[in-house]
Amino acid sequence: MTCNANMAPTGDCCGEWNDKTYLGFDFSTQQLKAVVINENLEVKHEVTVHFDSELPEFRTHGGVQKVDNITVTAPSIMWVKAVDLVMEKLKVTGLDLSTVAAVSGAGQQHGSIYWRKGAQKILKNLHPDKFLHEQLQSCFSVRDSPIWMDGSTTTQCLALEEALGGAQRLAELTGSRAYERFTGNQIAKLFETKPESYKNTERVSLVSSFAASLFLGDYAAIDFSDGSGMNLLDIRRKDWADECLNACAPDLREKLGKPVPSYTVLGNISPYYVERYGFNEECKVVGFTGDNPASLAGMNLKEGDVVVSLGTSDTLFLWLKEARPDLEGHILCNPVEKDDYMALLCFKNGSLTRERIRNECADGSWELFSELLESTPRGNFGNIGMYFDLIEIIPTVYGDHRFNKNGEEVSRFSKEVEVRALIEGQFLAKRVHSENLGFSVGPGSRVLATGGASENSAILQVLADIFSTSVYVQDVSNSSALGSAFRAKHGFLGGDSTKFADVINPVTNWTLAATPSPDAAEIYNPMVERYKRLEEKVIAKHSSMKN
Ligand SMILES: Nc1ncnc2c1ncn2[C@@H]1O[C@H](COP(=O)(O)OP(=O)(O)O)[C@@H](O)[C@H]1O
Ligand SMILES: O=C(CO)[C@@H](O)[C@H](O)COP(=O)(O)O
Repeated sequence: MTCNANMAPTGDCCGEWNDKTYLGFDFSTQQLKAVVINENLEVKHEVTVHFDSELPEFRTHGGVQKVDNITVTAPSIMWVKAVDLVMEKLKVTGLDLSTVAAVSGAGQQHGSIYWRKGAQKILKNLHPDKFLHEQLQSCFSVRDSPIWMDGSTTTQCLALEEALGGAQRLAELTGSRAYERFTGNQIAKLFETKPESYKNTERVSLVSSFAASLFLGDYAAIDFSDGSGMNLLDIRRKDWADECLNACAPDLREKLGKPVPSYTVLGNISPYYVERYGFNEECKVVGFTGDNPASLAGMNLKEGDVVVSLGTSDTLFLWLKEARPDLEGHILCNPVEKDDYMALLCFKNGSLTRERIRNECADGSWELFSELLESTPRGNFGNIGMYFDLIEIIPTVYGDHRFNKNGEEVSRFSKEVEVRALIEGQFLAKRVHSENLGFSVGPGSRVLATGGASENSAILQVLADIFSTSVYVQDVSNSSALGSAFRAKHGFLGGDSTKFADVINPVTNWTLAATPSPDAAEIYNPMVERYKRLEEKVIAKHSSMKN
């Protein structure tokens, strides 16, 4: 009997799969992570490939190449080479890859990969005796993929909003007004500036669907959830919006392929992995999605919970039953329940900006950074800072801005004041903008923290104080790869007929990491109001510099 993804995995259909495992990937900005879980959703193996240090030939910093202040890319072939490495590392863990019943994954959102004409044929005929990167070298019509940090498409954004009758109309349709990093605007820029490369492209993938293609050995569909980060998908009809496609570039529907629900079984794993690594030929590839949607899947959320992800970017997101798009923030299709949605706010200057201040003030040590943070009082003597290494998304401002207790701009702070100003400033911004969007965090709701910086308890204390609520963390801070492994299992069990919550309900591994200090609300409520006024000052300064 052949194993069928829609069958309950009783063991009758797949006797050799008594100890099934599920493999989840996360192609995030700085690294490729893989997590393997067993049937009880316990993490059995975790491996990582760090782009800067393990693939130095690509000369990335933080996984990316900054071409200039607004143009940011990553080499497509670097991600392919990372798959070669991660597979070798998984073998070394001792994992029997024939136990993997399904694979799924996530990718940094919005980035675009351009497959050259003829690439599909190469993907379908991979030779198991060679590395992937040797075979896929020539498959890209654009060598360096524009990624989510890119802010170079303002012209295309304005044109798209105008074509659609305004920012609000575009947001109503696609879940977001036009954003520079959103893929439709990136594709429009490519078509306008490099028409030959666009013409030579037979398929455009997101990082997520590109990664899925590498496991499927064919072009993988874009899923509804990550597809909502393109300014191209009608988030209610769940199909490409022709008005948007036509405003961006010709023949785009064909180059994007048909979008699918995120839990779709795309097919069996490519024979390449069966022959080279010993996967079972019936191992399923379940649709890959964005890293934030995958994180949502990795965290057993309750109504009212807000996730704060502190990775390369900082994001806030929550589960929504209905879509009410606005001019700030994004509404994405939900990655696990087809009719639900999620709301997302993204801040570009997250961990890499924290690393810069750590290097400047704390000799590159997180320990010292945390000591400095804890050595200053809540409220930081009235000092407030805003630090934007790249043009921020909300608001679109740049540079370092420091204000003393009288609201006067100053050029420097002492080291400990600088560290607290950075962390308080980052979380004050999150509170201000999440409240603007109507996210309400209060008594009874929880903030769930994830991402690399969620390992830092001093940072989490400031988060608890500024939001006046308790902060929880999971055992695995890598919620995106974990969520991908959960999604692999959900897809394997039949995503349409099985509720995701029923699959992951056994997982309740949240630990209390910080509770708000008794005086937190008294200190931070007025500070939120001051932050708003100072942010307006910075916005005004930025616009006068542009004009
Ligand atoms: N103890 C710590 N304190 C603060 N930040 C940390 C700590 N440990 C790691 N990080 C940050 O975590 C970041 C990586 O987070 P991660 O969620 O893995 O990123 P991504 O998924 O975007 O690649 C690093 O850039 C680093 O700055
Ligand atoms: O642009 C966004 C979300 O809209 C970013 O959150 C990217 O998805 C990158 O994620 P990380 O690598 O920071 O997790």
